[in-house]
Amino acid sequence: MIKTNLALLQLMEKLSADNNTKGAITLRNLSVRQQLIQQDQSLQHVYVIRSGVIKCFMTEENEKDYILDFLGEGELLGEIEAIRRMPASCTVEAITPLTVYVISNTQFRHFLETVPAFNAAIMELLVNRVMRISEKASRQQLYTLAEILPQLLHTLQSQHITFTKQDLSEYLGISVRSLNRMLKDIGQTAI
Ligand SMILES: Nc1ncnc2c1ncn2[C@@H]1O[C@@H]2COP(=O)(O)O[C@H]2[C@H]1O
Repeated sequence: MIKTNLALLQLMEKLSADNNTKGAITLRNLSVRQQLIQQDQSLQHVYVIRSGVIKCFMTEENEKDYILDFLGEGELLGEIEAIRRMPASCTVEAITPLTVYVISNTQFRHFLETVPAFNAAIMELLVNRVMRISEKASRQQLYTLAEILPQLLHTLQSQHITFTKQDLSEYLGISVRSLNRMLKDIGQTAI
């Protein structure tokens, strides 16, 4: 359930240790529930998660939040502005203590143009992200929530991270009340 990208993580470790590139990369720490990016904000930096987990969510006009994904080590954040020059598509919030590598948009574009391994890692990450979004959409169309929920709970148990019922219901696009009812139906009241 939590997506990671160890290839990009290793590359960032290498770039931040290399004398030629380390000056262009800084680190930032965030605490639980602190927001790294706010939806519609204009961003000057791109981030790669060094450690910790975030949730990214969209707030719709009816003020409901929909969680797009949970992302961990090596995942890229904030690239939309750097690549498409558009404001942030969603909000990114830490759900565990978080450390991110910080790169300016200009430097991010420079790495894309001059470091082939960086370019390849970003391309692969973005392709994987499209596939993951498609898989989630297809799962939600083809299976009932009653079928999806036990699988999700099983995955959660192996993550060693506490997800709130609010997070889980926003990931599934249902109310906490509906989630509680479904948990009761499958004989599970806590997560
Ligand atoms: N569906 C998604 N899956 C994973 N990450 C996403 C998704 N949508 C947005 N993001 C990330 O959240 C970030 C919010 O700021 P940006 O739109 O600049 O860039 C976005 C991506 O890095």
